[in-house]
Amino acid sequence: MTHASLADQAVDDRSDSASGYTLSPHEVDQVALVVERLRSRVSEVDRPETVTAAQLLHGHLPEGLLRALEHFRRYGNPDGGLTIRNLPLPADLPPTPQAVNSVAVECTTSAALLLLLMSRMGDPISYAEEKHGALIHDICPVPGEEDQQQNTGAVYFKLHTENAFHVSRPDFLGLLCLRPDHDQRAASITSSISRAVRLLDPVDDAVLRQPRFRTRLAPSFCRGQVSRPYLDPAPVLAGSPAHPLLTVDFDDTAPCDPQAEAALDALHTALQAVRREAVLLSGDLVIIDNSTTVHGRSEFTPRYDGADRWLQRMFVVRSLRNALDLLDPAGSYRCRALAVP
Ligand SMILES: O=C(O)CCC(=O)C(=O)O
Ligand SMILES: [Fe+2]
Repeated sequence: MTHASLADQAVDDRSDSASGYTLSPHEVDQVALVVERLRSRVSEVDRPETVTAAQLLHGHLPEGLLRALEHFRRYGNPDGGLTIRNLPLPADLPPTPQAVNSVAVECTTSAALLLLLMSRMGDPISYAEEKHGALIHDICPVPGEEDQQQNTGAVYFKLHTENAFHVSRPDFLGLLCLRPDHDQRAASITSSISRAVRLLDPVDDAVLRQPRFRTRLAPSFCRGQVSRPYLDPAPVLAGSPAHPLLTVDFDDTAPCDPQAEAALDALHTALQAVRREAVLLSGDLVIIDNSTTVHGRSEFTPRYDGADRWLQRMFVVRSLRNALDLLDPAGSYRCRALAVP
């Protein structure tokens, strides 16, 4: 390739900042073939060999899809999310699970899709406290947990950075919809600091960049414990003015003083003003840029009849190198339980 065509390619890539990609019928067939190749090589999800097999095979995904994933991985986009539509799922899915810690054990079609597409975005990572350290989590309503600010709940789920309290929080999370809720009312909400930052005044922006906010551990990391510890104060905004980064949880981040409280309120107002909502349908995967974008979910009404809303979720980091000290056992993808203060 000449220098000129390399430059053209780069310009073309940069202009492709769309936040959605819908697979054509031909691409659906191509994806289904790669899924079958992966499933013929592996059986269980939670094995290092499975992660490696997915990493060796994702290059066979359709070129247009790879370009969309690659562009989003490198540059992000103003929405902070990329939605892939039309992913091929089997018609005969089992009933929606109802258990708190339900996870994908076998490498089903949906698990294979997440492994293939998400491992293109980075290195898979999991956390010992979250669903027993499994790589792929079932996100479904759990009887009795309706009012919880957790993925098992059904009330409005407040905007949050995933695992905001964790030093090796995911860089991207993928939410694949297997089944929408009965009323197709449960909207996935995303809001990116790239859009919200313009609505902040400079004083609030400066305060948000100072260590005046404490975040506590998520409930899923403290199941069975009486209280949830807060970490040391930290900023919620970082990065350059043109490319800001955000780490906040509007249920679990507390301001340390009145000025910090006002700035956090202003941030919340700005994020609500630019929020995007979409009801995911079966075969939709939304990939969220967890370093710029918070997410949440609108309320919905579960029926616990086996046909409730069902998503599967997977986390990746840009590079596992930064998490090597935390992994247990060394060489895998699972972070040890945090030493709770
Ligand atoms: O239910 C949803 O759409 C999102 C839940 C959530 O925040 C998560 O699974 O991380
Ligand atoms: Fe979340």
